[in-house]
Amino acid sequence: MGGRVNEDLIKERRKCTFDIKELTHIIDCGEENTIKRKQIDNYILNIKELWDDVPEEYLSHKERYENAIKKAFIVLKVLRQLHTGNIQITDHRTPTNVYSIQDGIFRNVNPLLIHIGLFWSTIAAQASTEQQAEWLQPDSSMIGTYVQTELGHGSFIRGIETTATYDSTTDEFILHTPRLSAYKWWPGGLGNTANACLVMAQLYINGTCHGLHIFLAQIRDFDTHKPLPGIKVGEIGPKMGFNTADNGFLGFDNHRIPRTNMLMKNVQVLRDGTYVKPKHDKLTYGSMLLTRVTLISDLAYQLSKAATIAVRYSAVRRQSPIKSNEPERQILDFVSQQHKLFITIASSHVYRVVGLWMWNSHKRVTADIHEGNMGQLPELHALACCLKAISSRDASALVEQCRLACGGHGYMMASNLPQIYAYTTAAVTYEGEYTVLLLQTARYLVKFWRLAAEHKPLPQNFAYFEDYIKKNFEQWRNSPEGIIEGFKAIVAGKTKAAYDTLQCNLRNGREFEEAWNMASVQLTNASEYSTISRNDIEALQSRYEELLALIRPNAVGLVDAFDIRDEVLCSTLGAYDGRVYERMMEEASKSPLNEDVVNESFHKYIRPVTMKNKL
Ligand SMILES: CCCCCCCCCC/C=C\CCCC(=O)SCCNC(=O)CCNC(=O)[C@H](O)C(C)(C)COP(=O)(O)OP(=O)(O)OC[C@H]1O[C@@H](n2cnc3c(N)ncnc32)[C@H](O)[C@@H]1OP(=O)(O)O
Ligand SMILES: Cc1cc2nc3c(=O)[nH]c(=O)nc-3n(C[C@H](O)[C@H](O)[C@H](O)COP(=O)(O)OP(=O)(O)OC[C@H]3O[C@@H](n4cnc5c(N)ncnc54)[C@H](O)[C@@H]3O)c2cc1C
Repeated sequence: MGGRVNEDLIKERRKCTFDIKELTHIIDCGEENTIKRKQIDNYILNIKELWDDVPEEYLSHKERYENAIKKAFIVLKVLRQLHTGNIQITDHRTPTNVYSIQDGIFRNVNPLLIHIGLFWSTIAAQASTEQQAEWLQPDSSMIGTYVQTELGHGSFIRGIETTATYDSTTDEFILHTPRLSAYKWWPGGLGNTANACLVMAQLYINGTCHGLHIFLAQIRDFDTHKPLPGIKVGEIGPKMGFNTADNGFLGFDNHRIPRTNMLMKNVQVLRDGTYVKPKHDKLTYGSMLLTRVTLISDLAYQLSKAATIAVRYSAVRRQSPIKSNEPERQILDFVSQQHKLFITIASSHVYRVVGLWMWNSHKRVTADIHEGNMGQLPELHALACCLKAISSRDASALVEQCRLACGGHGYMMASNLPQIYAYTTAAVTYEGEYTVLLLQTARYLVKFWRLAAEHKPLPQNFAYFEDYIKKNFEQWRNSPEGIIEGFKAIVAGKTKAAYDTLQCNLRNGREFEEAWNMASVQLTNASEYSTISRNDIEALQSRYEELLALIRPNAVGLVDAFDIRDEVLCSTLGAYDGRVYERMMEEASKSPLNEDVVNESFHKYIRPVTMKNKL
């Protein structure tokens, strides 16, 4: 759409007091990354076949999938070309890599998301060198997915019922779905797209269960794409979002795979059935750990999209004067509106920085694990659980806040805010449900509180538990250091309260698991523990309002610095030029209900009633 940039946005950009490009480079972790990102953006966004004539909301469930799969294979080809050209596209130093460009192309989810994001990365991390040499071929026929969750079990994966039984006579595993609740249910791309998958199943050798292991299974013929004998596979139906992801179900009827299809980097089953244990029980859960880490950056990016849309719209939208004799004001001038939006910008930066830090920590801990040192794994797991849970919950709440901040127009699909919300809120559940993950972190904290309570030595990271017990916390100070101290006090107080409840339940004769369940609200909820006083809260509130006023002239600059192209934002409300009403009218004209001046239903259903009444 051509035309002038909205006058209010022009003024906002003139008001900005910092160098927008400099912030973009910081977000991208360096100017060279910005340049590389823009090259990839240009390359992909110039592929004409990736653009829709009809907005995807008007397509049927089947058409949506077919449209998405067409694009997915164009993108896959490009990814392979870029890889061949040695362009590193999976570098998570920045969330704004090729994956985020896909948000614009699909306006939904790439059906190959799990193939690219989880299938290959799990093979790379958990298959032996020989297996990797065989499976990780650039021209592989395999289109895979990650198949873990079942109809009956998602959170409690030890309860998974699919079995893999070793048959030493044929040197094979037999994959089997013993009952309805054991059907695999949810994996992305499983419904129609994948011809292979990584399956999480209980390993049985000579009648002994060795717990969960991962197996590579072909499920469809590479040539005809028909399900192999003994495989029942299909799609699970429409969802709140993720509708182009063809999430699927899968059942095995004594399906045989070679022994060498178990992922054997960390654990092995030998030809004679000997089981060689892994160095750490939970290395099999490694893909979940990695995805939780990458999700933090992805959620930061979703927040930056929502903030860009809502801030630009709020600069363009004028409604009601503040003083009665004044013209109507930009809604961005209302302090309550600033409160809704600026917190979203800030949260995006927070999770971007934390996501990057976690990504680097993951790299470091993985390198240690390769050397046989598992020492840092529990802390990384506890942090990943907590941060994935909190970032997804915050992101979905803030995206929804941005949608509401756009009033009625935010309710339009063409604003793209409903789609961003549907995408973001799914992350609260998948890859470890919110409460379940918080309880994993609580388990870690309680362990160290027990040491503190028993006056045993604590690692440096937990020294503040001891400070709390000795009442060494300083009075609240309104400064970054003071805020960190305040958070330490909250964590220590909260952990102590939960621990005390746990102990009390145990003293009353409860078994540990039951006592844990009874304390679980305290284990997950924030508590009132703080060194902060009522006066401090008032001081903080007025400081906060001062800061909102300080940010106000830079609000549009701050979201421009996210540097998200219109083709990725896909929003009538958030485009760079701010021509909101023109875009809304243009989008409305695409509605199939506007194709005929009089819809045929009038003659069929309306006229017979209305005209009959007239007679
Ligand atoms: C290249 C990248 C591209 C980017 C791609 C991004 C893609 C993002 C979009 C993807 C979209 C959708 C993907 C969705 C995929 C899925 O959802 S896959 C399915 C995910 N499922 C889950 O997450 C299940 C959650 N449940 C669990 O993880 C476990 O059941 C749970 C950890 C809750 C419990 O496990 P148990 O075996 O029962 O363990 P416990 O007895 O509770 O004790 C656990 C001890 O083990 C430690 N632990 C647990 N997990 C880990 C781990 N992952 N790593 C290390 N350690 C672990 C735990 O701390 C306990 O230790 P302790 O005994 O206290 O010392
Ligand atoms: C969009 C989407 C994509 C997905 N993609 C995949 C995929 O590619 N591959 C795959 O294998 N799976 C996938 N999943 C499945 C996903 O990983 C699971 O849905 C998720 O792990 C949650 O498990 P659940 O559905 O069993 O929830 P449940 O565990 O049944 O949760 C229901 C409620 O019970 C509570 N609860 C459960 N256990 C406890 C406990 N111990 N203590 C306290 N409360 C508890 C939860 O907090 C929640 O409130 C996907 C899911 C979605 C929504």
